[in-house]
Amino acid sequence: MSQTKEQRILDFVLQNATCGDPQSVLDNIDKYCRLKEWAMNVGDQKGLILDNIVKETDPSVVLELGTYCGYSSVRISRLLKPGARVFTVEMNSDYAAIAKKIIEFAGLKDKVQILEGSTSDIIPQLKKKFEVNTLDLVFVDHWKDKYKQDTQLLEKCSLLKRGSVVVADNVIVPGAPDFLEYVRTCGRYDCTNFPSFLEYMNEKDALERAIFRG
Ligand SMILES: O=C(NCCO)c1cc(-c2ccc(F)cc2)cc(O)c1O
Ligand SMILES: [Mg+2]
Repeated sequence: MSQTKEQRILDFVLQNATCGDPQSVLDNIDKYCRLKEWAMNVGDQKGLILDNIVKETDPSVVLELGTYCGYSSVRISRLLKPGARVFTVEMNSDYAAIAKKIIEFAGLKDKVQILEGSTSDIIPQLKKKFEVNTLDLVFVDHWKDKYKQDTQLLEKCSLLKRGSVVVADNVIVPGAPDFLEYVRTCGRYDCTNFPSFLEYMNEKDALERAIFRG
């Protein structure tokens, strides 16, 4: 059966990265996707901005919406203190299977829990089924037309507390205009835009950080 791009990314990591070394996993995914096949990882440039936000936040409980191949799960979880956890939600089971292997190869399986399914179904289950109280950091990187509704769902489910940090990828390309308008005007977030570039390209993109006011 012909391979998918995501399987080729996994194979490149397994053959070239160092088992148990998250940075080498990130570096090899970036190398492959810059030189061979573009893929929708947050990438190294926006990734450095995300690193700084994670380091400043020092989160104990992280939710990621949109796992893809696990690049940002590895990126985030490699910076977490012992006992801190990442819950990452992926709708596409093929992507989830690749991500599981990449996260395990990086040595981070004990920090990351992949939840397969729709964010609309999973977010309301986080408190009771996954014993989450509130979220310290949310990385939003799934379908761009779900950013706003899922942010509002997080509020409705009382998963955000004062100081919870919501970071959204791709607010320029592909863009999430309704999300941006919402977090910047609803009065419940302190927003900061971090200009950067679309992964592996020269096109402008940005991250948006929206800190919940409570
Ligand atoms: O759809 C995306 N993510 C959710 C996947 O379930 C996504 C898309 C793109 C992108 C695609 C096509 C293009 F032409 C430009 C950008 C980039 C990203 O970083 C992304 O996260
Ligand atoms: Mg993205």
